[in-house]
Amino acid sequence: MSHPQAAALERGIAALGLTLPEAAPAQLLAYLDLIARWNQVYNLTAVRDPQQMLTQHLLDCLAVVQPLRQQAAALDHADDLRLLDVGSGAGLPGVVLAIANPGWAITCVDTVAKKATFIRQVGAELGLRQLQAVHQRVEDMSTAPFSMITSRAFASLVDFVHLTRERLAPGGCWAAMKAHLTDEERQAVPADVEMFHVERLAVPGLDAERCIVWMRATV
Ligand SMILES: C[S@@+](CC[C@H](N)C(=O)[O-])C[C@H]1O[C@@H](n2cnc3c(N)ncnc32)[C@H](O)[C@@H]1O
Repeated sequence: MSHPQAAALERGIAALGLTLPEAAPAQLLAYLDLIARWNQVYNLTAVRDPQQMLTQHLLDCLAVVQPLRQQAAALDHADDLRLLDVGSGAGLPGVVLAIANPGWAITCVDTVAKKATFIRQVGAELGLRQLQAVHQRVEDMSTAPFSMITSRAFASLVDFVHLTRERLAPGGCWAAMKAHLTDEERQAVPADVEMFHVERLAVPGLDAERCIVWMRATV
């Protein structure tokens, strides 16, 4: 029997014009099921309705896949990007990016142990070999730097940049997933950080503003 969200996922992927690996739709649906199952015990996300979870989480994260691929190509890392997803929670967008781009080495970091444990479990069950989950404060990490650092619903832009600056490789960039950007938030970004693009996104089935705020260090 097919998964109850399979058709809606397929429509969403088509609406985004996304090309995904053959295994991706089944992996995304299995991920959805794992979130729902673990949510009963661990409270990973406040969104509980499966249809809402599909739109507000999976499609919302799938909407950034193509823009991130384009930027990875511009960084000359189309197929081998090292990406850090900060404050991943249940793995959003890190797990979705790992499913969409199996060649990318993706590290998800979160201060909450059960969230890192959940992401490790997802990686093991879905065979996502390039996905890692770290239970730590991002500012305490001491790993090799990353070419791209993402976040979704994590912090203000100024805090995002401040807390992760040491982890960004020279020439790399930040991608903050946001609903919208306020003037106050824009103005608080440090002078040595260039906000080089605010990319508007349309999420299938979601009547809400979404964007990626792209930034890079100028020194
Ligand atoms: C609002 S949740 C967003 C989760 C996920 N990105 C999403 O979009 O559903 C923010 C997450 O950031 C984590 N967090 C907060 N401060 C952090 C820090 N300094 N380093 C790493 N993770 C942090 C929290 O534990 C929480 O899971």
